[in-house]
Amino acid sequence: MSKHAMSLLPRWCSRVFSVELNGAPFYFAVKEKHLGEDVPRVFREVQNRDKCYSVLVYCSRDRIKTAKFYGELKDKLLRDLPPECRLSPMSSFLPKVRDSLVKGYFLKGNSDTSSPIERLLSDLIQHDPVLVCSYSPAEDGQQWMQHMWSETASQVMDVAKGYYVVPSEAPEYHPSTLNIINSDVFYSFDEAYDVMKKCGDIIPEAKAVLELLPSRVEARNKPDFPVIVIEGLDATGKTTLTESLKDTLGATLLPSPPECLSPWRARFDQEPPLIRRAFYALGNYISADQIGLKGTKTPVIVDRFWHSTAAYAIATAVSGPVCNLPGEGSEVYCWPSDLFQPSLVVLLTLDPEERKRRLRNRGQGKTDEEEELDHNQLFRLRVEEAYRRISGPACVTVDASPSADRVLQQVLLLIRGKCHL
Ligand SMILES: Nc1ncnc2c1ncn2[C@@H]1O[C@H](COP(=O)(O)OP(=O)(O)OP(=O)(O)O)[C@@H](O)[C@H]1O
Ligand SMILES: Nc1ccn([C@@H]2O[C@H](COP(=O)(O)O)[C@@H](O)[C@H]2O)c(=O)n1
Repeated sequence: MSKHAMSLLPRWCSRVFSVELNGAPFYFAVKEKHLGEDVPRVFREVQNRDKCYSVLVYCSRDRIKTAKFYGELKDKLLRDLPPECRLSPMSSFLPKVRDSLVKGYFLKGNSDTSSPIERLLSDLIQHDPVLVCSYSPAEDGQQWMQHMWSETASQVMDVAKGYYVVPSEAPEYHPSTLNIINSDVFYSFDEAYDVMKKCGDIIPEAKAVLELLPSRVEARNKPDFPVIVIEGLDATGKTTLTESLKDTLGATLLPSPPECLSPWRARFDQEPPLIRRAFYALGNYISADQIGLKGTKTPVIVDRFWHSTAAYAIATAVSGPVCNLPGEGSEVYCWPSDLFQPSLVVLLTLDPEERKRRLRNRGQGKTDEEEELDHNQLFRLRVEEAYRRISGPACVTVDASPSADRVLQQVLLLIRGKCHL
């Protein structure tokens, strides 16, 4: 039996498995004995000739390697599996146990495609840190069973007699929330720095990023002038407003991520969330350093800051409706204790149709995430809700649908009220 499987098996029957079909998760568990439970929904619709498999990526101590491998595995499966084979995201976790999530894929093929699928999976299990299971009807022809594969076998080999699959309750929050802290969102400079440092061997650009980081984490000066952050989805009017605020207040305008990171941004945007989010998190500490410098001379306006880093990361890690997000007040929405806190954070909100109209009029190319915001209503709602739930400081929402000048006046009122400018 695989050494990875060995270490998971003692708690295998406490684990919940989640398969995401068309964006909706279906949960099941495994049991040694069957007590008349229903067949889980994922297997209820499986036809007689269909064959199902799961590949879970075992989390090694090297988080960077695991994160990179998970992304590469999807590319490999999509490239090498027969086109008829359906691939869905899958995960397994221990309910309410932080960092217990392991991610992978659920494969559905049929008897014609089973040989190439099984060849590929046999090869994977021998060379990569994966745990492979296949699923087949039990002897009674009604229940379904899960069989864990052996690492050494060139053919499918069951572990003991297999496990029955049974329905499991949906967890309170999306299982990805178990692993958000310090994997998708970093709550200290050191945690993000650690990821970037470990990337140095495999991503040469990581070394260049490390060289740009401030030597001291705390902003070098405490700004004498107010620092105002403007947040919002793309095309809500942040650039337009921040430029006007700069002129009206005689302020310094700082973009985020900071300009010095621009040469590396596209490179890190291709990386898996662990690395990509560490890059943006570190950008905020560079911005904080610049805020400390400029804020002794003028007010400072910042175009995006920590709210953007955390809200997009949380909304991407979790799928489905807003109720899947970690609950309001959860520690995932807390501000990092070592990051500078601005005087005011304004969140611009806009009706989705008007936002699309502005995007069309602007006519620039869109990033993958902007495409996602456009097409995926639920993703947009999750980002907006995550923005609202972040605290320390919380953001003040401003409706960005009036004219640019009216939005400016509204925000100036807020600034004068809060920052005595
Ligand atoms: N209040 C407004 N009324 C109408 N149009 C606006 C308003 N504010 C901005 N716009 C227009 O909407 C488009 C998007 O605005 P802008 O570039 O300022 O948004 P943004 O939030 O900075 O976008 P991104 O995050 O993608 O850079 C631009 O064409 C801009 O001229
Ligand atoms: N402080 C920041 C700023 C930005 N991001 C990420 O960048 C994307 C949006 O930026 P645009 O330049 O396209 O407006 C989005 O993925 C944010 O997550 C960030 O993480 N932190």
